Amino acid sequence: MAQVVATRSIHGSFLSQGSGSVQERVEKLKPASFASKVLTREESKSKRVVLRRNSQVTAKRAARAEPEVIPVSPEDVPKREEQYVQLRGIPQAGDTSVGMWSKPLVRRKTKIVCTIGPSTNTREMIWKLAEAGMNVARLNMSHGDHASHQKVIDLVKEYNAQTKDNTIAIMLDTKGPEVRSGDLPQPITLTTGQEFTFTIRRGVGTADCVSVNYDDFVNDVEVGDMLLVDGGMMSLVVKSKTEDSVKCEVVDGGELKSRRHLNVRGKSATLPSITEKDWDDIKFGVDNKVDFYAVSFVKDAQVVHELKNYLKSCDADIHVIVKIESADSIPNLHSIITASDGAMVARGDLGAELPIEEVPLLQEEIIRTCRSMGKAVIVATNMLESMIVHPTPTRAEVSDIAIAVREGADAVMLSGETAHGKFPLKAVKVMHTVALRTEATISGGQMPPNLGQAFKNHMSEMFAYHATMMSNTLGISTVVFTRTGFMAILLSHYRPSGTIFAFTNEKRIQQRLALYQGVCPIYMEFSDDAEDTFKNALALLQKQGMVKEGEEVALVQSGRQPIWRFQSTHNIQVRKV
Ligand SMILES: Nc1ncnc2c1ncn2[C@@H]1O[C@H](COP(=O)(O)OP(=O)(O)OP(=O)(O)O)[C@@H](O)[C@H]1O
Ligand SMILES: CC(=O)C(=O)O
Repeated sequence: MAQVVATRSIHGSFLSQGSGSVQERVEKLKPASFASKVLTREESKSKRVVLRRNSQVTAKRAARAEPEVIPVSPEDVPKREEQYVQLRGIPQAGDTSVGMWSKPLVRRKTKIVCTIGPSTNTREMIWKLAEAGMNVARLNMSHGDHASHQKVIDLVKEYNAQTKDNTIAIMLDTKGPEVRSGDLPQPITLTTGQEFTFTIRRGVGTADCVSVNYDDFVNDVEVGDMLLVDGGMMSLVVKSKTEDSVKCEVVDGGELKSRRHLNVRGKSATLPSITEKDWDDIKFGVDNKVDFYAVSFVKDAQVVHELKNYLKSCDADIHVIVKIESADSIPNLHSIITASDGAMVARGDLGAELPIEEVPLLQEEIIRTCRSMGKAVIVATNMLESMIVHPTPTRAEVSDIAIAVREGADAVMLSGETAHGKFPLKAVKVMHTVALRTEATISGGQMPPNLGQAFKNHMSEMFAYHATMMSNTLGISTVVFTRTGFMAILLSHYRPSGTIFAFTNEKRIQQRLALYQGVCPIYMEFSDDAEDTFKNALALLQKQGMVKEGEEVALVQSGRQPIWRFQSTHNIQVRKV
């Protein structure tokens, strides 16, 4: 039997997602001294009236809507944040007396993945990244060794163990069949029109010839092919081949450093997606119980099945995110994503193997495909590239983050910005602020049209759909109890406008849920009695200031593994705290 238990009549108002006119927002963000600096006395007088009027409007709006946003200007962030916190009574970051809710990650729905590298692989930086809003720590196995990655894993685990609210997931990104140039004693300058040779002979590194790490390179490329170095920073056209070398002419020159990425425009290397090194790294991930694999250069679903079978044989519960970055993956997009737990739009290599103008279109398509199939999706690479060296982002980068958020990505990723950049913490803060600001403008319930329809015979899908409808209509949050994460993930895919508070008694599931849009994962021991557990959960939310007394929440009991219910009985309740 399926039932919807509604214990109140519907009179709640819709949550207002807007945040005032552009003029109102401009006025709100202006420094207080603005008028006196630029206006005459008379102008200033009349302007004050306008400002007062505007501030009344703003105050009314603030009471209704919750656009919890601070302006993006990294220098200003601490001061603005302080003012904002005072105004709205929000607990300050780093204030341990208020537990989990001190971190910005609760209010932001889109999650942030940070690549850990030389700039951030210390205890202090991992703690600071977490406090700034990191949800997932990414380890790039193309760099470093097991000892250095082990140190990072241990630090993240130490952070997570510190309080039950600390939840940073770990993602191990495989190197995959990358083709890279060899070591050079020092960088060499390539000039347009110059001849340059790549050879499969080992250990060559001169001014006009360098080794490549892939023996079939000579067979894979053809005369006329375009070779891209570092995703297109330099390019060369193939002029001729010998048994062991490829002779090229430089089209776009630059500085060639050691171990640079090589791509052939329009072609993927004929290497297996999971190499010997990758299997070794995957085993390292199993031993360390990482939460996700990001699998590089996946070309077909077969490789995902192979990895999943291996994980099953090791009894390892690790989710598989496929990186869409090779030309060969595009015709198989649907089957690859079906086989996986999610996808990453790996725009670096994708934009090298395919014409760069295809990247935004593919990004949109991959996000749409993932969302219609209920899979997680991450947008990666170059999101705040300029912040590797500069303290503020370009406007284009800010727009890029906003687009990924609007398109409905579960997460956005930082690579070099946090791995080896000069401003890793500012980069996370900018990403956080831009995501939060953008989310405030998205109206709830923008779900892919076929989601829910495709599964309409599945009771859990139906309940996720209707719980979302109910919580959006009432403008309330959703509370779900999950042992496997299944129901929380389902709810996330419907993108309700309120937060999904996902209570789980499994630390591992709490960490996995860190990747999913809109989910606030909370660890809690479940009691045998459902009512006791519900009461404890709501009391905890209230104690932490996430819900107020008298506020309502939609409490969902559905999913694959029933807790405190019969298999045949599903519930949505609306409860007053
Ligand atoms: N574990 C690490 N150890 C050392 N350096 C790292 C590590 N992880 C990342 N980096 C550095 O940060 C840069 C950006 O990280 P990212 O994950 O984007 O690497 P990538 O995609 O392999 O890029 P590249 O092609 O430049 O190597 C890397 O090029 C590398 O210089
Ligand atoms: C993330 C990554 O591997 C890429 O963008 O190519």
